[in-house]
Amino acid sequence: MLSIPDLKPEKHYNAVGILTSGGDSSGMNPAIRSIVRAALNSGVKQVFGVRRGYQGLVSDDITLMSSRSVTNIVQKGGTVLKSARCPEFSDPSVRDVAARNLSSRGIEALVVIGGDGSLTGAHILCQEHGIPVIGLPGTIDNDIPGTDDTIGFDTAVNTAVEAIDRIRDTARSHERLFLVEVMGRNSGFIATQVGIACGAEMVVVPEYAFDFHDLCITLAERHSKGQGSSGIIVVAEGRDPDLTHRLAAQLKAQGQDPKISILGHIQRGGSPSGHDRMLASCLGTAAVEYLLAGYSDIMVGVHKGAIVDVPLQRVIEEKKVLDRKLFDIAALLHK
Ligand SMILES: Nc1ncnc2c1ncn2[C@@H]1O[C@H](COP(=O)(O)OP(=O)(O)O)[C@@H](O)[C@H]1O
Ligand SMILES: O=P(O)(O)OC[C@H]1O[C@](O)(COP(=O)(O)O)[C@@H](O)[C@@H]1O
Ligand SMILES: [Mg+2]
Repeated sequence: MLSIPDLKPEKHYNAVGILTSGGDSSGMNPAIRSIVRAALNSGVKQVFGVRRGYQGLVSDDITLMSSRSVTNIVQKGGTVLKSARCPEFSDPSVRDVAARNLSSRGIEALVVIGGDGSLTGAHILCQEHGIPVIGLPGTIDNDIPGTDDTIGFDTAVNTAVEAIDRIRDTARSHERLFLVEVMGRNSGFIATQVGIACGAEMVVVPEYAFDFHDLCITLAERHSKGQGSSGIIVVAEGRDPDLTHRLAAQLKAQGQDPKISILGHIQRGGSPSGHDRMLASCLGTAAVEYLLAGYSDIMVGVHKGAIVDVPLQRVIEEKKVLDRKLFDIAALLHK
């Protein structure tokens, strides 16, 4: 269970906006629902939904929301507000347009649900235009500094685990080796957690070097001992789009016959897990409470079971480290 801080309302807002931005993640909908309802039940007169992230802020695609407009979404994947990547938002003149659109509707503060890029945009908007912002970590990657968990990570991990369990069945029947690619462009949090949960023979992540030669020897030894009835190597996609295929080619050159399975966007969809619904609902409620307590330019995250506030500046400057010990467990447990 999460512990929620006791915050006293110090400020009044007439109108608040919400947007979801960057790669979507399961749990964004329960986050939207909780922000809308917590705000309306705490005296905020109007809550506006901005469609397609910063794109909607710039094109003025903004609609009024109500308690009823978020009914029956707590269990739905994706985001009812839609999401997008809006590279133009890095341009100050484009952000001026966004700030004008907010002001023309009387929107006094913004809650942004998204990944590291989205939170960077929120921080810059706040600094440049003095608009109070609160960020929520919404990404399957769990790569956001200052929070142990992100909305959507648990669902993505569960989806990948279920898929790999199925792959393991056929891998065992045919005594095959599989390379399974999971998402994570810059980070191996999904790969590590999935690797441990599936008993993968190996996990490849962008953060730590791995010894390919060592892998080939291990596989050959296992095979000669009759232990190699199946093998799963979990590969985080990383920045190199060909990594998994190159690994397969190298394994082939060593006499292995690996199959490739790229899980891709199935990890981004689906009904949010109970864990993600709870996380999103608590973080969304806390975001409103922090806003009304006078906070701004922060992300609301989780640390050691407690809801915490983290300056967006810190979120942007730091890099979240994948615990080496956790990564090593994956290798330890299949020996
Ligand atoms: N340096 C930046 N300045 C302003 N806006 C940014 C910046 N970086 C990202 N954004 C905005 O956030 C959006 C989402 O960022 P991205 O990194 O693609 O996804 P995520 O937020 O999921 O990490 C970008 O398309 C852009 O609109
Ligand atoms: O769907 P897209 O735009 O191809 O993006 C794929 C990327 O988005 C993610 O699913 C989520 O990343 P972000 O939360 O940073 O957007 C990454 O794991 C993946 O590399
Ligand atoms: Mg990101």
